[in-house]
Amino acid sequence: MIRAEDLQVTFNAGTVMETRALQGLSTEIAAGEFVTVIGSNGAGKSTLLNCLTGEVAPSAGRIVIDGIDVTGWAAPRRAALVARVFQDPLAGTCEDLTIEENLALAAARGTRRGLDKALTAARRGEFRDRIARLGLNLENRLGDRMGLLSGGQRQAVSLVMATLRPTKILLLDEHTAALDPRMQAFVLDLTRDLVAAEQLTTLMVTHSMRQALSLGTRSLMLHEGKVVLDVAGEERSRLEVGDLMALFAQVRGEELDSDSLLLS
Ligand SMILES: Nc1ncnc2c1ncn2[C@@H]1O[C@H](COP(=O)(O)OP(=O)(O)OP(=O)(O)O)[C@@H](O)[C@H]1O
Repeated sequence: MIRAEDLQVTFNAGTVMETRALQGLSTEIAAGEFVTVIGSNGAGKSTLLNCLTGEVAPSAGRIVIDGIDVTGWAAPRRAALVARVFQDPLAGTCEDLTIEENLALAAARGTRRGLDKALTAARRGEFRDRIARLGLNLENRLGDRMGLLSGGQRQAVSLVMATLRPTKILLLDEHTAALDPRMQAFVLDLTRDLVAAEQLTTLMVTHSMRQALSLGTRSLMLHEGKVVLDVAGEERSRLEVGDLMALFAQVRGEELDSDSLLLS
């Protein structure tokens, strides 16, 4: 369970650059819930994820995970609870390390174990199994540098890395945005499977209205650092991409044009 209570984040406070990224954002997400998060540029989506990982400290408000107030916990302390996959396939992995070494680092996340201890023979077998399950023929390339993989292959490996250690929360920050449609579909299917198998509480930020409605069970729309729409169940299943686009435009005080529908 995640509870965000009245989160406030202001960057460059008191200067001409002051930005109020979160302005009293509150929401509660049940354990195992898969929530998609939409909102225009600058709405505060990544800042919310950064608050959950501990990379950004809110100036006010609280974050409670499974009943524990983690607001004051630094990012390394939260690493055992929260895993994240970024938009940029390069962001969450080390391209100069091999696939296997990247997996070993992920397996050691939130522990004090070094790379050598994390790369035992048993671990190697587990890594091979997990990577083989992707069906991308990468299990015989575990010694290849991560930098040699395509963007989609890297995102698939990043998802495996994120879920290698038991974690409670999975944060996906537009993790398919940089991929071609075929790889996008592959990584989304993999996401669905992993989230269901591990029963992860998941927040997926996306700019695609289609993805926002087709994945997960609930959608949040952020605007100016607050939740302005929160739909689930019947209400959400009745929504179509056009409805969501219209709501999106309405929140931003804009007219909905057919070009934006085509791009959704
Ligand atoms: N580290 C930072 N320093 C200064 N301003 C920041 C920082 N991070 C975010 N901001 C600003 O805070 C606001 C919210 O940013 P955020 O990245 O959370 O938006 P977003 O909804 O994820 O947008 P996008 O869809 O463009 O990624 C923006 O105006 C952004 O420029």
